[in-house]
Amino acid sequence: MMADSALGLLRPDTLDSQDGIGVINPADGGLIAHARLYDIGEITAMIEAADAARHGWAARTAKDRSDVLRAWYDLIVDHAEELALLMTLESGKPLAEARAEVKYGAAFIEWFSEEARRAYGEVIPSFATDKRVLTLRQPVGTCAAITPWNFPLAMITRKVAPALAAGCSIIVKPADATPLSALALETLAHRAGVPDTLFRVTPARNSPAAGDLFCTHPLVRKISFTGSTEVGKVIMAKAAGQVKRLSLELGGNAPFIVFDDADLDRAVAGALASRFRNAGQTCVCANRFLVQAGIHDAFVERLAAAVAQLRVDNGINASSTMGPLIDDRAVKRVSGLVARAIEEGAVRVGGSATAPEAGSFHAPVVLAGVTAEMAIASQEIFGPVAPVLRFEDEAEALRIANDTPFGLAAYIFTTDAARQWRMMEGLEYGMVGVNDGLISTEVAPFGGVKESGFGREGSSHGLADYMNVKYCLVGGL
Ligand SMILES: NC(=O)c1ccc[n+]([C@@H]2O[C@H](COP(=O)([O-])OP(=O)(O)OC[C@H]3O[C@@H](n4cnc5c(N)ncnc54)[C@H](O)[C@@H]3O)[C@@H](O)[C@H]2O)c1
Ligand SMILES: O=CCCC(=O)O
Repeated sequence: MMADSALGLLRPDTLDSQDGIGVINPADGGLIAHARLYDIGEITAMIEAADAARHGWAARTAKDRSDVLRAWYDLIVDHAEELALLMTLESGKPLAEARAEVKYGAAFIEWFSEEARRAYGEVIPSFATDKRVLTLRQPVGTCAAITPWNFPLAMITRKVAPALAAGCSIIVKPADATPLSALALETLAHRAGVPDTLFRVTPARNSPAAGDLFCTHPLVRKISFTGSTEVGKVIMAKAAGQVKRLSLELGGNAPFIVFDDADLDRAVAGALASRFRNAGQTCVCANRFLVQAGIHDAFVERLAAAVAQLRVDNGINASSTMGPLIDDRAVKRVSGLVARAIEEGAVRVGGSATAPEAGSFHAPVVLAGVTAEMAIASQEIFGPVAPVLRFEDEAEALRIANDTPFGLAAYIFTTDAARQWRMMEGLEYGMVGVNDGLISTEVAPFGGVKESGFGREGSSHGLADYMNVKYCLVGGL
């Protein structure tokens, strides 16, 4: 019944039990609904209609676009419970986390409704008395976005809101596992006054083919991709054919560094929030814990005790603090990494919270005795496992932390202000959390360096990602 009221947010034509994809609840394997899938011809038509719609949208005043975005934000807030329920059902995350994601995702729409009115150009002091130098900021045009399943709502709003604020049109292909919250967002946007063809959500019959279409259709001027580094590289290579503008928000291998002088309570609370949020399936999750020798044993003991308190259960149950992984394949991959680490000498610490037998659950795990060479310390785990490595001094911590092709987020826990600055400056990452395990907010620029990608989402930089800077010279004055 509850699911029916949440599914009521979707347009009936986006649900299709004959030919659509079955959306499965990872907590119990149950079927939630069938989402209609679009083929390449239909997605091509959407791109062309979006491109036709964008000129009228861009010609409207910034205030007008801002008001429509604000109305979309208000509708999301009004329907927060249904959206959270859809997300819990299709992604498995506990309801409390799904509610937090609705707030977080909506905050990008509110933020960019305000930023829409501040897309200022510049008048630059001229190099000649009879000439003036200025810049205009203009929308990049029709955009395409490809999004993952781990944050099915927020990964969409932080692309669509700045695109619409800038005056662009945008087509979003959501992850195959989580089309429902994306489709609900689309309905609410249209109800708020976003023109129907300007923003479309298109679950695709063939995701790689849809990606190819975005990379090769001449009307698509920009692609914003959030997902794995592996697929990001494919898109980057294909988009090179038309030199398309790109934002790539890719995978990470975040170090979480605890120094001897850290506040231990803060470090353990930060570790729990950073590593076990969304069952460890977060791109900015702490992926490896580097802990200085003097605090190592106390940290491991306290972390293991806190992890044993996690309530692993179907996210729909109010007592659940950790839900399932997205599917059985993910469970197999994560348990394989844990088994291999133990074979290589890592030790499982503490009792573990138990996980339900049915559904795609994986119990949370703390591993000590991990070394930088082990696969568990060099790959993105994307699961509820905390591998702990011991280090002796700051130089060693920095060397291990930077010794990775990834560069998304890093965390340090230290009360020494000078060390905080040395580490903030020395870490080769797009984002650094100091004495805090949760860094995500719409007001800050979210994004990586190295193989974690480029482009920034949130903040004023997030709007700039959807605008071109045009330099104009006025002579003969
Ligand atoms: N940096 C960030 O902001 C950020 C945020 C969330 C997730 N992620 C990353 O996403 C990954 C987990 O998400 P995932 O498993 O959905 O990633 P994924 O790369 O498998 O899929 C992401 C999206 O790409 C689509 N896709 C898959 N193959 C494609 C292809 N060949 N061409 C075009 N599209 C294709 C998928 O259908 C999905 O919509 C992790 O690596 C995580 O770190 C990064
Ligand atoms: O998974 C990556 C995005 C999570 C976040 O925005 O905090």
